[in-house]
Amino acid sequence: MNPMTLCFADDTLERRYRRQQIETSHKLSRFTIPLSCVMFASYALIEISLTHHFESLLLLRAGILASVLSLFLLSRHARYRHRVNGLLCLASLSAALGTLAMFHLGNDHAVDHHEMHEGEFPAYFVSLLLLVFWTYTLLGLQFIYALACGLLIWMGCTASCAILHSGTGVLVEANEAFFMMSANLLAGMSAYSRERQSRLLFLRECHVTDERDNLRDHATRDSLTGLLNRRALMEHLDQVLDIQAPGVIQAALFIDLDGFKPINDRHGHHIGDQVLSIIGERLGDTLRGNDIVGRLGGDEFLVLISREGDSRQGPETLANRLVDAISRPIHLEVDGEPLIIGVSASVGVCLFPFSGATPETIIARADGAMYEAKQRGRGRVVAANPLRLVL
Ligand SMILES: Nc1nc2c(ncn2[C@@H]2O[C@H](COP(=O)(O)OP(=O)(O)OP(=O)(O)O)[C@@H](O)[C@H]2O)c(=O)[nH]1
Repeated sequence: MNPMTLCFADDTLERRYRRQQIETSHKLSRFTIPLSCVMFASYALIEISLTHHFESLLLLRAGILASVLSLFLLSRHARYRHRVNGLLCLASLSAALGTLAMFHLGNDHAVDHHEMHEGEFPAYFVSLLLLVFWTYTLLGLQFIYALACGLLIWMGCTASCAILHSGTGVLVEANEAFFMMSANLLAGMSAYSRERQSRLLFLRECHVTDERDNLRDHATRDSLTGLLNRRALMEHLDQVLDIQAPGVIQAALFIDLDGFKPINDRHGHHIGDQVLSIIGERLGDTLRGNDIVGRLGGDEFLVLISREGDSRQGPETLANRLVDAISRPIHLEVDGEPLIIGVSASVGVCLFPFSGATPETIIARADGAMYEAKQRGRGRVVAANPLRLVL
C-alpha cells in the first residue's frame, strides 16, 4: 500500500477496492449531501436577519445548492455512478468557490457599512472550514481526492484573501491560512486513518475469500483436470433430483476410456496425466453452458445434462459426439519429439428421473450400460434399459 495515496501496488486489487469504495461513497453521500444542503439552506434564515444585503448572498447560496445537488444527482445516475469521486470533488470545489465569493462579499459589505472591524472572520469563513471537514469525512471520497480538494480550497482561500484583502495586513491572511491548513490537517488525518483501516480490512476480507475459494475448490475439484470431483458430482445429482422440473429430461453419461492402461504402461504416468487433462478439456468444449462434467476417478468421467421436452435421443446423440471428440488424435511433445496418442471411450447413458432414482442408482445404471458398451466392442454408446421415466 502506498503510504501517501494509500493505493495498492496490485492493479487488480486496487480496481476491486475502488469498486467497493464507490458503493460505500454512494451509500454515505445519499444521506450526508441532502442533510448538509438542508443545513446550508437554513442558514439563509439567520443571514436575512444579520445583514442588509442578503439578496446577493441568497443568490450565491442558491447557486451553490443548485450546483452541489445537480452534481450529486448526476453521481447517482447509472451512467455516471463509477465517476462518483470526480463528480463529488466538483461538488466540493463548486461549493468552496461559491462560499469563497460569499466570504468576500460578506466581508467587504460588513467593513463598508462598519458592521464589523477589518479582519474579523465573518460566518462564511467558518463555512469554508466546515466545507473542508465535509469534503474529507462526509462525501465518502477516496482520501487522495479529498486531499486534492482540501489543498485546492486552501490555496484558493489563501490566494484570494491575499489579493482581495491586501490592505488588512499579513497577520489576518496568515490567520486565515493557518485555520484553513489546520482544518485540512485534522480532517485529512481522520480521513487518512479511516481509509487505511478500510483498506486493511478489505485486504483481510480478500485473503479470507481467497482461502475459502481455495478450500472449496480443493473439496469440489479434481486436481488433475480441474473438473468437478466425484463428491461434487454426487451433490449435484442430489440437487437435480430435488428440484426436478416437470417436462425436463435428465441424463447421466458414464464415460470410461478404452485402452488407457497401455498408455500409462508404454509412455509413463505423466503422459497418461496429460491425456486425461486434454480429454477433460475436450469434454468441456463439447458441452453446453449448463451441462456438468466431472471426473469420477481414474479414467472415468461423468456428464450430467438436462434438456427440455421428451427428446430421449438427445443424450445419445451428445454421447456419440463426446466419443468422437475423445477419439481425435492427441498431439503431445516428449523431449522435443512429437507423440501422437489415440484413445477411445465407451459411454453408458442413463435417463432419469425414474422411480426410486438416487445418485447412486443413476450412476450404477449408467455404469452398467457403459460396461455393456465395452462388452459390445468399445468405442460406442449404450443406453441403460429404458425405464418408465417420471417426467
Ligand atoms: N496417468 C494416470 N493414470 C491413472 C490415474 N488414475 C488411474 N490411472 C490408471 O488408469 C488405468 C485405468 O484402468 P483401466 O480402466 O482398467 O484401463 P483401460 O486400459 O482403459 O481398460 P478398459 O477400461 O477395460 O479399456 C489404471 O492403469 C490406473 O493406474 C491418474 O490420475 N493418472
